[in-house]
Amino acid sequence: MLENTMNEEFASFPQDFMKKPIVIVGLMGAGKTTIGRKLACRLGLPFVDSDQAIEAKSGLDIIEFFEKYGETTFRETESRTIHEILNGEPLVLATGGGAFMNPATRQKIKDSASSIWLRCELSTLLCRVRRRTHRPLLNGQSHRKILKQLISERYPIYAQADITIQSGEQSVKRITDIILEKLAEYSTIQSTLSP
Ligand SMILES: Nc1ncnc2c1ncn2[C@@H]1O[C@H](COP(=O)(O)OP(=O)(O)O)[C@@H](O)[C@H]1O
Ligand SMILES: O=C(O)C1=C[C@@H](OP(=O)(O)O)[C@@H](O)[C@H](O)C1
Ligand SMILES: [Mg+2]
Repeated sequence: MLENTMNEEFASFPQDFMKKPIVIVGLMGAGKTTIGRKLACRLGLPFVDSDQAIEAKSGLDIIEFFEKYGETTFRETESRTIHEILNGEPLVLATGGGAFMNPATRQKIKDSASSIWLRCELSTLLCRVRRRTHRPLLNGQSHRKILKQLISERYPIYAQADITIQSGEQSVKRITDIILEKLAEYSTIQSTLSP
């Protein structure tokens, strides 16, 4: 389940925020999987994507999983999988877009990890979800309509993450740099609050 990672500059001077998991939340197409993998690589930490973990465990891709078991079972499996992944070991976890909406999953993330919301405008999301991959919620309907609805339902909840990063047209490297700066800032504030 854990992907191999490569140590780059951060491994040589570990920071406080590397002592616990870093979890990325946000809507489909925000870049959670792409940025999460890059962030893990920069930090020399393992990377896990909850959708890929579910696929590996079930032997089904996400579309097949939804077709065979339905969304309710997917959500239960997603929550269980994330609880297993967040076992205290430092790593970077990219969640599926619906994971943080589950109250038990959200609580687990809040209690055991630093959470990052990759916030994206609708226009950017629309460009990024064009390819049919693992997103059955987008099947056969207007992507704009569905994403607009999900934005209104989910953004107030994603806002409960510890850190919000506005992710627009910047490169993956630039967004990763911004996350690293914000994480360092956040962990300094946390250590000042609870010495
Ligand atoms: N900063 C970025 N700039 C350009 N394309 C991006 C960026 N971040 C992600 N992408 C692309 O957007 C698509 C969706 O990214 P992905 O990481 O799968 O999002 P998520 O996991 O949030 O659904 C992918 O094709 C990815 O290559
Ligand atoms: O938003 C959602 O409910 C979902 C997002 C998908 O992951 P990404 O956010 O990585 O696209 C995947 O978990 C599944 O299709 C459901
Ligand atoms: Mg993803």
